[in-house]
Amino acid sequence: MKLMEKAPAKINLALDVLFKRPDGYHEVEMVMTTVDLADRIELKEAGNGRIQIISHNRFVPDDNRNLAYQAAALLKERYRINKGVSISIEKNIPVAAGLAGGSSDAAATLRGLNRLWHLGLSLDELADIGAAIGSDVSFCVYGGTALAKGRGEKITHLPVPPKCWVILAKPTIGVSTADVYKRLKLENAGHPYVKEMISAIIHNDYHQLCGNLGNILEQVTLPLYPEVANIKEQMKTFGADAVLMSGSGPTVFGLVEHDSRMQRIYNGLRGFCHQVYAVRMLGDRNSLE
Ligand SMILES: C[C@@](CO)(OP(=O)(O)O)[C@H](O)COP(=O)(O)OP(=O)(O)OC[C@H]1O[C@@H](n2ccc(N)nc2=O)[C@H](O)[C@@H]1O
Ligand SMILES: Nc1ncnc2c1ncn2[C@@H]1O[C@H](COP(=O)(O)OP(=O)(O)O)[C@@H](O)[C@H]1O
Repeated sequence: MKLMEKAPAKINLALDVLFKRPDGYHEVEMVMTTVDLADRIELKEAGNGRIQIISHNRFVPDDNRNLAYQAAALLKERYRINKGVSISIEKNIPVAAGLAGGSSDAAATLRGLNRLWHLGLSLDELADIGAAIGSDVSFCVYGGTALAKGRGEKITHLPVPPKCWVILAKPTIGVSTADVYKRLKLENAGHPYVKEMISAIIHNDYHQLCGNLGNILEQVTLPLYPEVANIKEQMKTFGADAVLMSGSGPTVFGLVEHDSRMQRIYNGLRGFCHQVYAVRMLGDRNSLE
């Protein structure tokens, strides 16, 4: 028996950090949404009781460092499953990019194994389990659009954002999330307008959404990696309505409404940047099927 799960990337439309917590994590307020750039996870029953990861991407670990492996191990242990599983990851999301590729693979593995092993768990239960793997995994279990609080695991669902194109451009560097949080200085930091972003989504107001894109982690990553600021500038020059770095970076995304402008920005950026994608926000939670 085998089955497939889609594991879409996320972008952060707004990302604020409120304070550093005693446990070392940061208390955040983020508006996140899934986009239609996705890994494909194939789960196949294996008789030997082991978890095997198959990935043909040299940046993706094929042992217990893989977040999909950790998801399977957690379910096996918690629900005393002695069956094995082979997890094939078709990697389409750039790695260490601020797009939550690994977290989404883990979330897809949780959803898929829930079906394969007939565990009967709800998405809320899977999201709870996912929080033990990583801060972004709970959001990725649901997909769609949400406000994420706590260290990222407290999810409030939001409506579908206004329809537009999202152009993603990833410079050839990889960024460590832990390093970016460690370097963040909250004194004198400019904070994004998370409430206004939520209001823009609720009122389906594209211009309000563009006016309120904001990510406090840009204050760390942009000075460290000038190529990120450079791509932001290029996107603006080519005509994006609004531009932001996703998560801890280095991927930059630009928003536009019209196909012709999307095409112009996409073609323009391809000259500077190897990994460029024009995608749609998936927006609603049922788009994972
Ligand atoms: C910045 C964000 C924005 O969505 O995404 P990415 O850039 O990784 O995609 C997330 O907050 C990243 O979530 P995730 O990548 O799951 O983080 P985790 O594995 O839980 O943590 C990695 C490290 O980041 C730091 N960390 C993470 C989340 C948080 N709220 N506070 C933190 O300080 C901790 O040092 C932790 O050891
Ligand atoms: N399934 C996976 N896909 C990608 N990276 C993974 C995976 N599992 C573990 N990793 C590790 O997690 C790190 C961060 O990867 P990723 O989730 O792609 O980025 P980000 O946290 O920036 O969104 C990678 O450098 C890689 O070593």
